[in-house]
Amino acid sequence: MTSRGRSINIGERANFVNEIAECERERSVDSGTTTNSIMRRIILGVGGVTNGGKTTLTRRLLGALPNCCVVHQDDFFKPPDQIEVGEDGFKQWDVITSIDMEAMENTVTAWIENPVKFARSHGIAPSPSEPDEDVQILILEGFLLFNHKLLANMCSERYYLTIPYEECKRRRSGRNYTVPDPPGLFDGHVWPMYLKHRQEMEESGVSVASIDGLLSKDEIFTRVYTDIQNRFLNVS
Ligand SMILES: Nc1ncnc2c1ncn2[C@@H]1O[C@H](COP(=O)(O)OP(=O)(O)O)[C@@H](O)[C@H]1O
Ligand SMILES: NC(=O)c1ccc[n+]([C@@H]2O[C@H](COP(=O)(O)O)[C@@H](O)[C@H]2O)c1
Repeated sequence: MTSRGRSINIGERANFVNEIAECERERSVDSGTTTNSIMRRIILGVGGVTNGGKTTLTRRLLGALPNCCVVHQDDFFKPPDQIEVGEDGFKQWDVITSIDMEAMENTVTAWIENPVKFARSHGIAPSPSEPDEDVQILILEGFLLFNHKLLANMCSERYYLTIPYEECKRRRSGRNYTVPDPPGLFDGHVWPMYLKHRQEMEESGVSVASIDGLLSKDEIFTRVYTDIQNRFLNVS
């Protein structure tokens, strides 16, 4: 999954999408082509609490949006022997240092530089020709997405799923991760870290579109899909 792109200045990446879009717009104006020939790149973030429904929503969007790829933050967890053990005795999975964020950034950079090649190398066929054929969409999905300034800034919209403690604990107890949760992990580590990161995100000033994860899967999908359609796809 991880691919290391040609190196570009990390501090410039957040503006990179807009700059490319701008260059392509200018180029198409120069050559007198219509806006339909512009390849627009749109990055959308799906973040929020563990078991809030991020993967479920992302899968639905992936099947519905044109030319859509996804990068899952979970795919970049470091191996268990590199995860720090806290004073509480738990492996500290729910902190951003447990994830290889550099590798994730490089994967996103590879998509930005060439979405079509990225899609092809991940086995995704281009959508059939439609008015939106030159739109390329990347969904970033993860529980600590909006605590990472660079990735958060890259997103044109940040959807943030939340569910209350009881529902989260219930859903989590039925989940099988590659490393099973030891007894007490949810109350001792997972939930306190969620609250901490959520507070940090709010204090950082990053704006998110909050979504009630207790709504039905269909309702959540319809709301987000309609928002994306209206704001990013139905534009001339
Ligand atoms: N809107 C929803 N209502 C009820 N259950 C849901 C909803 N969305 C997801 N789930 C369930 O919650 C669990 C975790 O969902 P998932 O999408 O994997 O969450 P995340 O990726 O945020 O950890 C799964 O069993 C899934 O079927
Ligand atoms: N995918 C893995 O390798 C792995 C290992 C241990 C814990 N986890 C858990 O994954 C959670 C984040 O993923 P979700 O948002 O999909 O639940 C974290 O709360 C973390 O405790 C994942």
